[in-house]
Amino acid sequence: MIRAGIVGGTGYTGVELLRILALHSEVAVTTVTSRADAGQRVDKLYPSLRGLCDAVFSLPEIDNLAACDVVFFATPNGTAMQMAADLLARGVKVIDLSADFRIKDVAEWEKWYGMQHASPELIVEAVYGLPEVNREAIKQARLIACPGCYPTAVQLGFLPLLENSVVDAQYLIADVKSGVSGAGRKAEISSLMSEAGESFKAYAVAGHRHLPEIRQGLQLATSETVGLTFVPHLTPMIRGIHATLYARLKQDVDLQALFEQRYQNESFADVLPVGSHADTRNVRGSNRCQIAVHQPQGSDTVVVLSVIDNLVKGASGQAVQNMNLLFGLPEQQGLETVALYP
Ligand SMILES: NC(=O)C1=CN([C@@H]2O[C@H](COP(=O)(O)OP(=O)(O)OC[C@H]3O[C@@H](n4cnc5c(N)ncnc54)[C@H](OP(=O)(O)O)[C@@H]3O)[C@@H](O)[C@H]2O)C=CC1
Ligand SMILES: CC(=O)N[C@@H](CCC(=O)OP(=O)(O)O)C(=O)O
Repeated sequence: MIRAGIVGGTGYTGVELLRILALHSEVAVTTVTSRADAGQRVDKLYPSLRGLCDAVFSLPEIDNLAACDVVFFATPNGTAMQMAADLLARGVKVIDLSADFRIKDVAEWEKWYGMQHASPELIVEAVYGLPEVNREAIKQARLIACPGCYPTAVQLGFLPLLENSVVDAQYLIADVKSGVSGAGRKAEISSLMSEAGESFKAYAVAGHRHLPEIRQGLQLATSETVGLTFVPHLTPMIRGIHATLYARLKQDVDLQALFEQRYQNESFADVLPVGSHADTRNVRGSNRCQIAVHQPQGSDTVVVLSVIDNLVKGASGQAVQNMNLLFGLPEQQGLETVALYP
């Protein structure tokens, strides 16, 4: 059995990890941390886990985690970078759901995240955990940087176009909507029901911290310089990300065949039939990214619709997909759920 620890077990991605790992036959969750709830039984805070998890929250200290084979960080940005080096030195693999190790350019990371990086030497080694791109490197890694939720939906939607050089890479537009759980469980006025409910708004139009991450991933897929406009929006739903992506085609191409071919061997990237409209409720609770590709009225604009559950393929499901690869397990293990509908 793989002994897994979760730092930040009370947050949304932490409890989603607990939900997925509770039914994973090769994993025992041995340590779950919370500073606020240390000493409490996990299933007291989350009764959905009764009979499935007998852990008690402990403090996020290295000694409490050192006996694990793998530790997931489901913590705010700036936490994993303080603890990862000590865990790696003790032979523990680290899967970070935060942004601490995603961006290779340290100065760029520090600019967008507004803090000094505590372990820049580990950034070089960290593998960006998007299995549809980095599968082989993930298998050999000690430290995995799981992609952000927006970056997962946007990259999976744009990659087939850029890898095949069929669009002008300089003019990419990502118009993306997220459910409120994307902001985490912490108390925030903007996440209150009376603020986020019955309302719909764009935010961070001037620049969102996922922009450099998405740009970095897309740039690796093309020799052209990538130009990207990314506008996130908050929608009054709990889970889900819907990315509407626009690009200018450079040539005639069978877009449907291009996408189907790119993802034909992928369990978690599902290209929908011609004319489909991707819908977040068809991926709610599942690790799938569903993608639909359109060329409205035969114009030279390609429109890609890409949907994920931000807490599953956008975070904890993808983290478990990475863990499976890291430990030589079937990639789908523990992730073969069907979306909740409606
Ligand atoms: N929500 C989403 O859809 C996605 C989130 N992410 C990223 O995953 C990470 C977790 O997000 P989310 O679950 O939403 O966050 P939450 O705010 O819901 O939870 C954060 C968790 O971290 C713990 N924590 C906070 N500060 C520290 C600290 N300094 N040291 C140790 N533990 C700490 C908290 O517990 P306590 O304070 O009791 O210790 C809590 O359990 C973030 O980096 C987020 O950006 C990535 C993709 C999608
Ligand atoms: C709706 C909402 O507020 N979303 C969050 C995205 C959170 C997230 O996933 O952040 P990281 O991927 O960087 O860890 C935001 O825009 O800040």
